[in-house]
Amino acid sequence: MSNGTVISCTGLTKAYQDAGRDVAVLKGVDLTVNAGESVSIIGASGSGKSTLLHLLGGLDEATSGHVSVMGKDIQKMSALQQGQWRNQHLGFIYQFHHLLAEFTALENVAMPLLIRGEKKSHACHLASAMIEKVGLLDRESHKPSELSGGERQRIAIARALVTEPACILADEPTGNLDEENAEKVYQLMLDLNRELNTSLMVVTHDRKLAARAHRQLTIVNGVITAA
Ligand SMILES: Nc1ncnc2c1ncn2[C@@H]1O[C@H](COP(=O)(O)OP(=O)(O)OP(=O)(O)O)[C@@H](O)[C@H]1O
Repeated sequence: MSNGTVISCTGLTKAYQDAGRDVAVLKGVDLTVNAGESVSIIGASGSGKSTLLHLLGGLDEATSGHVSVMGKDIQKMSALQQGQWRNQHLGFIYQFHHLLAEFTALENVAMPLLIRGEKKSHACHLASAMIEKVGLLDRESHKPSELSGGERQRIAIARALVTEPACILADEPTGNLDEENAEKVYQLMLDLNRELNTSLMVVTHDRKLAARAHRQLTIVNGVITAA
Protein backbone atom coordinates (compact mmCIF):
# COMPACT_ATOMS: atom_id res chain seq x y z
CA MET A 1 0.00 0.00 0.00
CA SER A 2 1.48 3.37 -0.94
CA ASN A 3 1.03 6.25 1.49
CA GLY A 4 -0.27 8.99 -0.81
CA THR A 5 -3.31 10.86 0.46
CA VAL A 6 -6.31 10.27 -1.75
CA ILE A 7 -9.01 12.21 0.11
CA SER A 8 -8.74 14.49 3.08
CA CYS A 9 -10.99 16.93 4.85
CA THR A 10 -10.40 19.37 7.68
CA GLY A 11 -12.88 21.19 9.88
CA LEU A 12 -15.73 19.98 7.71
CA THR A 13 -19.14 21.14 8.88
CA LYS A 14 -22.60 20.81 7.40
CA ALA A 15 -25.80 22.36 8.67
CA TYR A 16 -29.20 21.95 7.06
CA GLN A 17 -32.03 24.46 7.29
CA ASP A 18 -35.04 23.00 9.03
CA ALA A 19 -38.11 25.21 9.54
CA GLY A 20 -35.88 28.29 9.45
CA ARG A 21 -33.38 26.86 11.93
CA ASP A 22 -29.85 25.62 11.25
CA VAL A 23 -29.46 21.98 12.20
CA ALA A 24 -25.78 21.02 12.48
CA VAL A 25 -25.12 17.50 11.22
CA LEU A 26 -21.32 17.50 10.86
CA LYS A 27 -19.51 19.68 13.37
CA GLY A 28 -15.85 19.58 12.34
CA VAL A 29 -14.74 16.39 10.64
CA ASP A 30 -11.02 15.79 10.05
CA LEU A 31 -10.20 12.74 7.99
CA THR A 32 -7.49 11.39 5.71
CA VAL A 33 -7.83 8.38 3.43
CA ASN A 34 -4.59 6.96 2.06
CA ALA A 35 -4.00 5.16 -1.21
CA GLY A 36 -5.13 1.55 -1.10
CA GLU A 37 -6.77 1.89 2.31
CA SER A 38 -10.24 0.61 3.18
CA VAL A 39 -12.16 2.68 5.73
CA SER A 40 -15.59 1.82 7.08
CA ILE A 41 -17.93 4.38 8.59
CA ILE A 42 -20.62 3.44 11.04
CA GLY A 43 -22.94 5.58 13.13
CA ALA A 44 -26.55 5.85 14.18
CA SER A 45 -29.24 6.57 11.61
CA GLY A 46 -29.20 10.29 10.89
CA SER A 47 -25.67 10.79 12.27
CA GLY A 48 -24.43 12.18 8.95
CA LYS A 49 -22.72 9.26 7.20
CA SER A 50 -24.29 9.89 3.78
CA THR A 51 -23.81 13.62 4.24
CA LEU A 52 -20.08 13.05 4.76
CA LEU A 53 -19.73 10.89 1.63
CA HIS A 54 -21.63 13.49 -0.41
CA LEU A 55 -19.31 16.26 0.76
CA LEU A 56 -16.18 14.18 0.09
CA GLY A 57 -17.45 13.36 -3.39
CA GLY A 58 -18.33 16.99 -4.15
CA LEU A 59 -22.00 16.07 -4.51
CA ASP A 60 -23.05 18.62 -1.90
CA GLU A 61 -21.55 21.83 -0.52
CA ALA A 62 -20.06 22.02 2.95
CA THR A 63 -21.10 24.82 5.31
CA SER A 64 -17.43 25.28 6.21
CA GLY A 65 -14.12 23.41 6.06
CA HIS A 66 -12.02 21.97 3.26
CA VAL A 67 -12.17 18.86 1.10
CA SER A 68 -9.22 17.75 -0.97
CA VAL A 69 -9.42 14.97 -3.57
CA MET A 70 -6.11 13.85 -5.09
CA GLY A 71 -4.44 16.98 -3.75
CA LYS A 72 -6.94 19.50 -5.13
CA ASP A 73 -9.43 21.58 -3.15
CA ILE A 74 -12.65 20.57 -4.89
CA GLN A 75 -14.58 23.50 -3.42
CA LYS A 76 -12.49 25.89 -5.50
CA MET A 77 -13.55 24.16 -8.74
CA SER A 78 -16.44 25.06 -11.02
CA ALA A 79 -19.26 22.52 -11.23
CA LEU A 80 -17.88 21.34 -14.59
CA GLN A 81 -14.35 20.89 -13.22
CA GLN A 82 -15.74 19.07 -10.18
CA GLY A 83 -17.64 16.70 -12.45
CA GLN A 84 -14.52 15.93 -14.49
CA TRP A 85 -12.40 15.46 -11.34
CA ARG A 86 -15.03 13.09 -9.94
CA ASN A 87 -15.17 11.08 -13.16
CA GLN A 88 -11.37 10.83 -13.17
CA HIS A 89 -10.68 9.98 -9.52
CA LEU A 90 -13.78 8.73 -7.73
CA GLY A 91 -16.27 5.90 -8.09
CA PHE A 92 -19.65 5.72 -6.34
CA ILE A 93 -21.73 2.76 -5.19
CA TYR A 94 -25.11 3.25 -3.58
CA GLN A 95 -27.64 1.09 -1.73
CA PHE A 96 -29.74 1.10 -4.90
CA HIS A 97 -27.72 0.09 -7.96
CA HIS A 98 -28.82 3.00 -10.23
CA LEU A 99 -28.08 0.95 -13.34
CA LEU A 100 -29.83 2.23 -16.47
CA ALA A 101 -32.72 -0.13 -17.19
CA GLU A 102 -32.62 0.07 -20.99
CA PHE A 103 -28.91 -0.78 -21.27
CA THR A 104 -27.12 -4.11 -20.85
CA ALA A 105 -24.72 -4.80 -18.00
CA LEU A 106 -21.81 -4.29 -20.42
CA GLU A 107 -23.16 -0.93 -21.64
CA ASN A 108 -23.83 0.21 -18.06
CA VAL A 109 -20.26 -0.58 -17.03
CA ALA A 110 -18.83 1.07 -20.17
CA MET A 111 -20.88 4.27 -19.57
CA PRO A 112 -18.38 6.21 -17.37
CA LEU A 113 -15.69 5.59 -20.01
CA LEU A 114 -17.95 6.73 -22.85
CA ILE A 115 -18.80 9.87 -20.84
CA ARG A 116 -15.06 10.43 -20.52
CA GLY A 117 -14.75 10.27 -24.31
CA GLU A 118 -13.22 6.80 -24.78
CA LYS A 119 -13.95 4.99 -28.07
CA LYS A 120 -16.82 2.52 -27.79
CA SER A 121 -14.70 -0.54 -28.67
CA HIS A 122 -12.04 0.34 -26.08
CA ALA A 123 -14.68 1.17 -23.43
CA CYS A 124 -16.43 -2.17 -24.01
CA HIS A 125 -13.12 -4.04 -23.84
CA LEU A 126 -12.27 -2.50 -20.44
CA ALA A 127 -15.86 -2.94 -19.21
CA SER A 128 -15.81 -6.61 -20.13
CA ALA A 129 -12.51 -7.12 -18.26
CA MET A 130 -14.00 -5.51 -15.14
CA ILE A 131 -17.18 -7.60 -15.44
CA GLU A 132 -14.95 -10.66 -15.51
CA LYS A 133 -13.33 -9.51 -12.24
CA VAL A 134 -16.74 -9.38 -10.54
CA GLY A 135 -17.49 -12.86 -11.91
CA LEU A 136 -20.35 -11.99 -14.27
CA LEU A 137 -18.93 -12.36 -17.76
CA ASP A 138 -21.76 -14.72 -18.68
CA ARG A 139 -24.31 -12.03 -17.73
CA GLU A 140 -22.84 -9.05 -19.58
CA SER A 141 -25.56 -8.92 -22.23
CA HIS A 142 -28.33 -9.03 -19.60
CA LYS A 143 -30.39 -5.95 -18.76
CA PRO A 144 -30.56 -4.99 -15.04
CA SER A 145 -34.09 -6.48 -14.75
CA GLU A 146 -32.60 -9.83 -15.82
CA LEU A 147 -30.06 -9.85 -12.97
CA SER A 148 -30.46 -10.78 -9.30
CA GLY A 149 -30.05 -8.13 -6.59
CA GLY A 150 -26.53 -9.31 -5.76
CA GLU A 151 -25.58 -9.43 -9.45
CA ARG A 152 -26.84 -5.87 -9.96
CA GLN A 153 -24.65 -4.65 -7.10
CA ARG A 154 -21.66 -6.52 -8.55
CA ILE A 155 -22.28 -4.79 -11.90
CA ALA A 156 -22.55 -1.46 -10.03
CA ILE A 157 -19.15 -2.24 -8.46
CA ALA A 158 -17.69 -2.96 -11.91
CA ARG A 159 -19.09 0.34 -13.18
CA ALA A 160 -17.54 2.22 -10.23
CA LEU A 161 -14.14 0.59 -10.79
CA VAL A 162 -13.92 0.65 -14.59
CA THR A 163 -12.32 4.10 -14.67
CA GLU A 164 -9.65 2.92 -12.19
CA PRO A 165 -10.57 5.58 -9.64
CA ALA A 166 -8.31 6.43 -6.72
CA CYS A 167 -11.17 5.92 -4.29
CA ILE A 168 -14.60 4.30 -4.17
CA LEU A 169 -17.24 5.97 -2.00
CA ALA A 170 -19.86 3.36 -1.13
CA ASP A 171 -23.04 4.26 0.75
CA GLU A 172 -24.69 1.16 2.27
CA PRO A 173 -23.79 -0.92 -0.81
CA THR A 174 -25.10 -4.10 0.80
CA GLY A 175 -28.14 -2.53 2.49
CA ASN A 176 -30.66 -4.08 0.08
CA LEU A 177 -29.15 -7.58 0.08
CA ASP A 178 -29.80 -10.64 2.21
CA GLU A 179 -27.03 -11.66 4.61
CA GLU A 180 -25.36 -14.14 2.27
CA ASN A 181 -25.27 -11.77 -0.71
CA ALA A 182 -24.27 -8.83 1.50
CA GLU A 183 -21.31 -10.86 2.69
CA LYS A 184 -20.28 -11.78 -0.88
CA VAL A 185 -20.63 -8.26 -2.27
CA TYR A 186 -18.77 -6.70 0.67
CA GLN A 187 -15.94 -9.23 0.37
CA LEU A 188 -15.73 -8.58 -3.38
CA MET A 189 -15.25 -4.86 -2.69
CA LEU A 190 -12.46 -5.59 -0.19
CA ASP A 191 -10.78 -8.08 -2.56
CA LEU A 192 -10.84 -5.55 -5.42
CA ASN A 193 -9.61 -2.81 -3.06
CA ARG A 194 -6.53 -4.98 -2.39
CA GLU A 195 -6.06 -6.21 -5.96
CA LEU A 196 -6.44 -2.82 -7.66
CA ASN A 197 -5.07 -0.65 -4.79
CA THR A 198 -8.23 1.46 -5.00
CA SER A 199 -9.10 3.12 -1.69
CA LEU A 200 -12.52 2.31 -0.33
CA MET A 201 -14.71 4.37 2.00
CA VAL A 202 -17.77 2.39 2.88
CA VAL A 203 -20.77 3.33 5.00
CA THR A 204 -22.49 0.35 6.57
CA HIS A 205 -24.87 -0.45 9.41
CA ASP A 206 -23.30 -3.88 9.78
CA ARG A 207 -20.61 -3.84 12.46
CA LYS A 208 -19.31 -7.27 11.50
CA LEU A 209 -18.71 -6.16 7.91
CA ALA A 210 -17.32 -2.80 9.06
CA ALA A 211 -14.71 -4.57 11.20
CA ARG A 212 -13.12 -6.10 8.07
CA ALA A 213 -11.91 -2.77 6.70
CA HIS A 214 -8.37 -1.61 7.49
CA ARG A 215 -9.82 1.17 9.64
CA GLN A 216 -13.21 1.64 11.26
CA LEU A 217 -14.59 5.07 12.05
CA THR A 218 -17.77 6.15 13.82
CA ILE A 219 -19.67 9.41 13.53
CA VAL A 220 -20.95 10.50 16.92
CA ASN A 221 -22.38 13.93 17.61
CA GLY A 222 -21.14 15.30 14.31
CA VAL A 223 -17.50 14.28 14.65
CA ILE A 224 -15.45 11.24 13.66
CA THR A 225 -13.91 8.91 16.18
CA ALA A 226 -12.02 5.65 15.70
CA ALA A 227 -14.50 2.83 16.35
N1 LIG B 1 -31.27 17.90 2.24
C1 LIG B 1 -31.50 17.85 3.55
N2 LIG B 1 -32.22 18.82 4.17
C2 LIG B 1 -32.42 18.80 5.50
N3 LIG B 1 -31.95 17.85 6.32
C3 LIG B 1 -31.23 16.86 5.78
C4 LIG B 1 -30.97 16.80 4.38
N4 LIG B 1 -30.22 15.70 4.13
C5 LIG B 1 -30.04 15.09 5.32
N5 LIG B 1 -30.63 15.78 6.32
C6 LIG B 1 -30.62 15.45 7.75
O1 LIG B 1 -29.26 15.33 8.15
C7 LIG B 1 -29.09 14.26 9.07
C8 LIG B 1 -28.02 13.30 8.55
O2 LIG B 1 -28.50 12.64 7.37
P1 LIG B 1 -27.65 11.49 6.66
O3 LIG B 1 -28.47 10.98 5.54
O4 LIG B 1 -26.29 12.01 6.36
O5 LIG B 1 -27.55 10.41 7.84
P2 LIG B 1 -27.04 8.91 7.80
O6 LIG B 1 -26.12 8.75 8.96
O7 LIG B 1 -26.51 8.58 6.45
O8 LIG B 1 -28.40 8.14 8.10
P3 LIG B 1 -28.92 6.66 7.67
O9 LIG B 1 -28.01 5.70 8.38
O10 LIG B 1 -30.31 6.63 8.22
O11 LIG B 1 -28.86 6.57 6.18
C9 LIG B 1 -30.47 13.62 9.23
O12 LIG B 1 -31.05 14.11 10.42
C10 LIG B 1 -31.24 14.09 8.02
O13 LIG B 1 -32.60 14.21 8.31
